[in-house]
Amino acid sequence: MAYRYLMSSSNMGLRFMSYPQKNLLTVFSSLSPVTAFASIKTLKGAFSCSYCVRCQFNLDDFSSKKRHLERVYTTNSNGKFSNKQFISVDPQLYEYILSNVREPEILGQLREETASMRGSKMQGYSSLAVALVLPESGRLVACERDLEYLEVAKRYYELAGVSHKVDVRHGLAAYTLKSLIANGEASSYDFAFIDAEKRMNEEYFELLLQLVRVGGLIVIDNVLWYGKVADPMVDDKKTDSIRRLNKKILEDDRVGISMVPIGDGMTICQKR
Ligand SMILES: C[S@@+](CC[C@H](N)C(=O)[O-])C[C@H]1O[C@@H](n2cnc3c(N)ncnc32)[C@H](O)[C@@H]1O
Repeated sequence: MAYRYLMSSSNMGLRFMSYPQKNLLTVFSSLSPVTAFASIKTLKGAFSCSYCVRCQFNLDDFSSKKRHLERVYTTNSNGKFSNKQFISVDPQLYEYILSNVREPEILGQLREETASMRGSKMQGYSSLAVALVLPESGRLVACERDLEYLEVAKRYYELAGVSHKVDVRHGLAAYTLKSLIANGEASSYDFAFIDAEKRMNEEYFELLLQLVRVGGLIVIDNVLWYGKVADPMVDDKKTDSIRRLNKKILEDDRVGISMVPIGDGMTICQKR
């Protein structure tokens, strides 16, 4: 059985192909826990945590700190909320995680090299993780618009000996996905991962629904968007577009869904 992956953004996107050939379409990555914690280096102050940086609270301000701590360490003031807690990943916990996961050496190398790069939380990590576990007959389509990131990703595909499995597409992911459809590849992918321009997610989702076979998966990253989706004070365009897509998918009978509250939130959709 052959697997074919398609990735948008060298980072991580999977392209699926139908039987007997299977593809993964990667439309941007970040599946790995390591990616989710990659910005820790940039944290500041006693109340530092990835949550603070992401929700952009002013940590010098007392009420912001209080609000931050309430979010990070949770509360059970609300009966419905019970005793659920968020885990704040500090450097100590991050090191612990690293020493307790089976991270292939090449992925660790990539993570360390890219930690200091511009936008280091976008490491090209997930596409490599997928390519590494793809069978020889599998194919991954990786979509990426940024040449600098793409060059790093390509170098690592070579180093890892997986470049023959990866079909790299430089350009806007929506354009690539449309060209795949035009090329007669609808319903031929097994898995797709979306982690690129958030405001385009709805369009990616619709295009990927065409490309993925029945039973195939579409995974969407950042569906909780640092918690902003639930904050009525936040009404920027990105957050609104993520809220809209979450709602649309909730009501969409074409897919079975599971919203998984790990990292920044991920929704797994299975095409019916
Ligand atoms: C959040 S990062 C992905 C990180 C990746 N999952 C990883 O594990 O390293 C988003 C990536 O999508 C790329 N991107 C953003 N908008 C895009 C678009 N419209 N088309 C293609 N790639 C895009 C960015 O250049 C960036 O490399």
